[in-house]
Amino acid sequence: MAETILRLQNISKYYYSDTSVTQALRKINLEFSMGEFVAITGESGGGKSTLLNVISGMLPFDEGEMYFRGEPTFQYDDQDWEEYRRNKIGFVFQDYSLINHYTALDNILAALVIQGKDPESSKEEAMAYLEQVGLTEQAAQRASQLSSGQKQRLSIARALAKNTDIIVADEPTGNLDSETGEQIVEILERLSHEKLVIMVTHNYDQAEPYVTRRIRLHDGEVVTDVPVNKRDENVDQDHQNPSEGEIKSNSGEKTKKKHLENFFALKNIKMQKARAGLFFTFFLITAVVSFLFIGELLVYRDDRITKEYNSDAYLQKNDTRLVVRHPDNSVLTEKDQAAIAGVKYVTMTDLCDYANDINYYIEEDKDYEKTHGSQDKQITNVDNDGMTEEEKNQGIRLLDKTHFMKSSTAITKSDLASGRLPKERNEIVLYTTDKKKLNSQIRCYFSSENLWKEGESCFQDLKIVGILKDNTRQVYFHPELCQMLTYGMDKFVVWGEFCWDMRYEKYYGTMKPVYVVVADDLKDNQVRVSENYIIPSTGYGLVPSDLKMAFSGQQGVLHIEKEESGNDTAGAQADEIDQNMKAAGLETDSEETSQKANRISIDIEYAEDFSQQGGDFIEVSPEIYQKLRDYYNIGTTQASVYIANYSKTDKVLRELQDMGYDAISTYQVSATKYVQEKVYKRLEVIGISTLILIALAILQILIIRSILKIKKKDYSVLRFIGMRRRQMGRITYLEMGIHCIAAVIVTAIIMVILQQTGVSFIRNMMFYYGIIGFVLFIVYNAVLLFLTVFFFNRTLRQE
Ligand SMILES: Nc1ncnc2c1ncn2[C@@H]1O[C@H](COP(=O)(O)OP(=O)(O)OP(=O)(O)O)[C@@H](O)[C@H]1O
Repeated sequence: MAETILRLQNISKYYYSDTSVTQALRKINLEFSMGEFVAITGESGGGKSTLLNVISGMLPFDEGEMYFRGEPTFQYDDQDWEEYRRNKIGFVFQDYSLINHYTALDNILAALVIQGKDPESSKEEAMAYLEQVGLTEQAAQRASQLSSGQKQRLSIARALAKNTDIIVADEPTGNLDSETGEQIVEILERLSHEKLVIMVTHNYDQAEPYVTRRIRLHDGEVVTDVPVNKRDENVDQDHQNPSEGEIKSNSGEKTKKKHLENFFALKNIKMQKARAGLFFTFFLITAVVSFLFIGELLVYRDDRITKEYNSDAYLQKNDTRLVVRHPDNSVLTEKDQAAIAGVKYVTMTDLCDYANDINYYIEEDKDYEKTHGSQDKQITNVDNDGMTEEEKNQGIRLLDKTHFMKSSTAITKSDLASGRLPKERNEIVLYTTDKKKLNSQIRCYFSSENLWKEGESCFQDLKIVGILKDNTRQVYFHPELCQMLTYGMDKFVVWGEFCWDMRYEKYYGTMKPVYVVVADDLKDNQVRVSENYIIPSTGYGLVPSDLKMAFSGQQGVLHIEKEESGNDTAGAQADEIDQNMKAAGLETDSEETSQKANRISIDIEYAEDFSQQGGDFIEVSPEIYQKLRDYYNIGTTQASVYIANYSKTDKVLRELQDMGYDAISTYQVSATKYVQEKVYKRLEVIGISTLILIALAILQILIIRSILKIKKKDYSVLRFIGMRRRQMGRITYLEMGIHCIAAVIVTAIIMVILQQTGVSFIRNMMFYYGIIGFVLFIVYNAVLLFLTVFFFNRTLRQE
């Protein structure tokens, strides 16, 4: 006598609805043994499916007890029932419940992997099950491409693969023609020799020749329970319950779990490319949009955007320019330049700092326009002898104010396409496609609102000695020229006592800096002043209206004052500049420590003609200029250092300070005042970016969760063949995780490529990213992934 494997004792099952209670099973008493092939029949609504579901652990019963191998099941919790369904029951359904996008072989492998087997080494076993149902040739075919009969055979092979003692089949022939249906019943019959097979059928006639027992239900009660075809039973006892020990020993092994998750996650991606593409696309959209808006937040985290730039101290509004010098203001050497250039993010070092606030205008009609007769202050009562009408009335109108001087210390020979770097004060290099321009002369105009009087300009005739490789409008000047134009700032203040005060019968200085420029045509002690030099009121009055005329041809004394002289002798403009310098943190001299003027005097002689330079400039002979240079032993003490991006300012400043330099950001010291409108704009951008990131999160959770719902059917199939909910959850995490990681990596690569290929706003944003930015980006996407899958898994659990 075969062992009783299942015993149902007084089992009742009720279905409750809001309005009624249906008793689907009424005190069922049944026993099942190995080696039986049981047909459950009865009219529709009799309770057949309910009974099958109770037996297979899919439905809880309300009364009575079910014994499995003599053990009562009343103490089973959810996990035990899950275990029971997974390890004890093989299912065959009318609708086959296959994973349609898997191949026949993969459907079987799925069942084996769920049992904890390694997919690679189980292929042979899977093929053996397919062989048992005659599907060897269809192994590589997708389940969706099989015929109905083949599908049902596959579903039986899968039930077999579960290696359970009991196989339940709910109308397995319901969708098949009679011939195919009979083949299926035949297969089940074959299997029942070593298992218990319970089959619900509406077509008892078809099953009759094969089954060993018939149970008929009516209105939830067993009305017939009769043996049909007597069998010489010799159940393979060795085979009994092989799965239990095997599966128990398998459970909990981490490597097997990994097999399982990898198998299903990768299979899903591989077998459903369109769906995988859809998931990836959504994750990619989220990754890209989140990258950009996290970047926007990072850029706007810096509140400099809300500040107004004050160009008093530094005219050039360049947020990447730092000013660097030694704390003792000693001369910067080439060694210093190399050390500074070696700091990370430093892109350019120009040893002539002040010149970087001087605009240069080099091309007529592009940068400046020569105007004639349009000067505001026409000086009529001057001696015009020797001057053409044009010279008298010539003026310069500046068109473009975006170019600032840089010295040739900022480049090397490798930056040149042809020619050489400037060696003399009056030599320059620039970019041009016109090769003929090499060695030609050009006139270059200079102006600087923060150094000289507004609207003031001077010019120099320069020789092009080199042509740059890069197509840029930047011109590089010899450092000597840069220094010459900024000596008033950097080293000395000059004023000529050429303002005659009749009361004291004495020449007075202008009480403001006068800038020296060299005029190569002047000789010995000659100087030349502008005819439109504006004489400031000395406070003594009685300035003769034709005073300017008085300079011509007269002897004078040029007073030179060393920088340390303090503020008391400098004019209003110099005072202002001093204050700006102080604000910039660069001024070491304070009023308390200021020393007495330290002057030299050089006898001068006024040249016959008038200078075309602006009024703040005095042209001197090369000899006078040399005397000044010798006296002041001029060298560069302050460098302009350019960095790759403003976001790296603090980093570079710290590094330079660690190296022993004084360093400030010209932008930080100039942009100090908050502008309300800009503050609002910043808040707006931060608010909008944050809202977009939140909306994106909600959208992604909703969209991906609803696409994931397509998977529900697959998941219910997997559940029938024994997969745990937790495993399904982990598979979803893994599958979506792969998409998410791929999307994050692809986005990062795209952004790096865009940065390299020069999309400027991406390049700018990438500087703000750094490690923190990328961590934020990854965390945002990871949290979204987690939430999406978490909510999806929760809906699965609730069903
Ligand atoms: N989920 C449910 N909620 C409420 N009542 C149900 C539910 N499922 C089944 N019933 C009721 O329980 C009784 C038994 O149903 P069951 O599906 O087990 O019958 P069946 O014999 O399998 O019928 P069929 O041959 O038509 O599939 C029927 O009266 C049915 O209406």
